[in-house]
Amino acid sequence: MHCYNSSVNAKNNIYLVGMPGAGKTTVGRQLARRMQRTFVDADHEIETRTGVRIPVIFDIEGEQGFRDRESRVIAELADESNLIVATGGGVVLRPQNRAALRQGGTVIYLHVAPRLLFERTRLDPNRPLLQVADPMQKIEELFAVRDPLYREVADIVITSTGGSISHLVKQLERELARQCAA
Ligand SMILES: Nc1ncnc2c1ncn2[C@@H]1O[C@H](COP(=O)(O)OP(=O)(O)OP(=O)(O)O)[C@@H](O)[C@H]1O
Ligand SMILES: O=C(O)C1=C[C@@H](O)[C@@H](O)[C@H](O)C1
Ligand SMILES: [Mg+2]
Repeated sequence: MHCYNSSVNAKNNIYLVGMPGAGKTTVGRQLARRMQRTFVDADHEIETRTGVRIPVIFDIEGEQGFRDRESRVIAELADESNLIVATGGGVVLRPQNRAALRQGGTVIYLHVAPRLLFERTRLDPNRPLLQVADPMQKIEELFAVRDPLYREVADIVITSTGGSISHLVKQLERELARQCAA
């Protein structure tokens, strides 16, 4: 683990990982504002580079094509520093991505229970993996595979049970400060 504000170690990004709807984008953006860091949303970066929305990438190139694009972005961001990066929900599936996150800085897992994830994502059409007949079952399946991987890669695990976003952001700041004091 790298202390996120270490001046000795250049690789001091902060990564947010977690399931779709965990709050990575929302929390990451607020955290970056408070810490005066540059915020990067990996999904958004992929869309900007490709020029189309993620569901279109899935339609044309399949999940594999999307994952290749995602791995390239994650590898490049790991060479930068001082970023706060909201990752895509499936970033931990590839070992090479997990290694890039560990090497690039401090990883925070936003842990949210499947039922709450379902409530947050059910009206949003921009998550192609959840466009299925039974999205709740799909979320539970994805959670079962991914929760151990998020935990494997994380330096900090924060469980969000429905408190406010700003409360969560302050909790994260405290946890990050504790890591650096240790
Ligand atoms: N702590 C929270 N409390 C209430 N609502 C939240 C919280 N965190 C996120 N949300 C809401 O849940 C929705 C999903 O959040 P967000 O888009 O930040 O998730 P994400 O982890 O970036 O998902 P994805 O992996 O699909 O990009 C948004 O509408 C957001 O406002
Ligand atoms: O959970 C996932 O596998 C995904 C989540 C999104 O953030 C996007 O990265 C994409 O829709 C895939
Ligand atoms: Mg997001």
